[in-house]
Amino acid sequence: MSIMSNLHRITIGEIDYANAWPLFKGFERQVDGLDYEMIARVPSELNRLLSAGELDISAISSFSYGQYCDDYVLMPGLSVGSIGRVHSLLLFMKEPLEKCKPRKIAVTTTTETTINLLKIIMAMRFEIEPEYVRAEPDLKTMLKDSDAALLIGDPAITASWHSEGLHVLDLGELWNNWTGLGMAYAVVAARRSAVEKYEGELRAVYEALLAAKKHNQHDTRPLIERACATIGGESSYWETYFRSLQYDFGDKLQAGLSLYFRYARELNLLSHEARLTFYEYQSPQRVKE
Ligand SMILES: C=C(O[C@@H]1C=C(C(=O)O)C=C[C@H]1O)C(=O)O
Repeated sequence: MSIMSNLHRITIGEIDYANAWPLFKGFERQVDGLDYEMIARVPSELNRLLSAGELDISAISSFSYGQYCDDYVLMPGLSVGSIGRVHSLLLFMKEPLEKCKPRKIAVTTTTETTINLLKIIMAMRFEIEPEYVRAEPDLKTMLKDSDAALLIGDPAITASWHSEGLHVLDLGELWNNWTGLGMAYAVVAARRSAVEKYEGELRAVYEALLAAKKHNQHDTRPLIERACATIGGESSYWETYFRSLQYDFGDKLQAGLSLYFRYARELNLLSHEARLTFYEYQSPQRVKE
């Protein structure tokens, strides 16, 4: 019997920012004979599609995993995270925090993890509770009637190249200085129901993602060239960017994410406790035994 059901096209969600390229670029070269569709969107949209069952497996905001953890499993060894500076989760402030606490912060509509990370840091570390308003990711418009603006992904990077006169805080650095831990901002999660129904296909997707990541980590040059050509900036910038991001969901990232979920629960940002439950990978050989 074939391990592939061939009746269902597997739907995979890919984050439409450079930060996720090392997990997804070249995926197609790692799969053979799998019927799948790759859908690239901003994180908030992928969060919605996976929770609605319109995707089988996706990179999503780790906060969204916390919200739906009973329905999802985490794919081991896959993340977008950092231990310290992340470079693309940035709070742009008109005044430095030491001088003036922001009263109103405009937040990009694309985030779920980082807005809650910001709320946690503001409430628990700086003991302030500003008003948060959602806005399209455009720095100038966001700062028109807010004291600060939170951007993520490529728009945060390009805004950081033109941020003269603003005070910029890196959320990964703030979190690491405060907790000593790393953080996984995005995880790859599969719907439990999809793992049960399409066991062979999901295993093939997982193996291909691991292989694509390994290949991209080994040779970041094509990603750096692509970033320079499509987003702009210097190759040295992108080299540092891809080198400082953490794609392996290691212990420090898991510990950071667990603490983040605990704080999110304490502040009622999450309505329940969220645990990290991982997909149990079995190689095809072991399955046959
Ligand atoms: C590092 C990043 O991590 C991201 C932040 C996310 C969020 O805040 O919800 C979701 C996915 C990741 O793309 C980034 O966007 O720059």
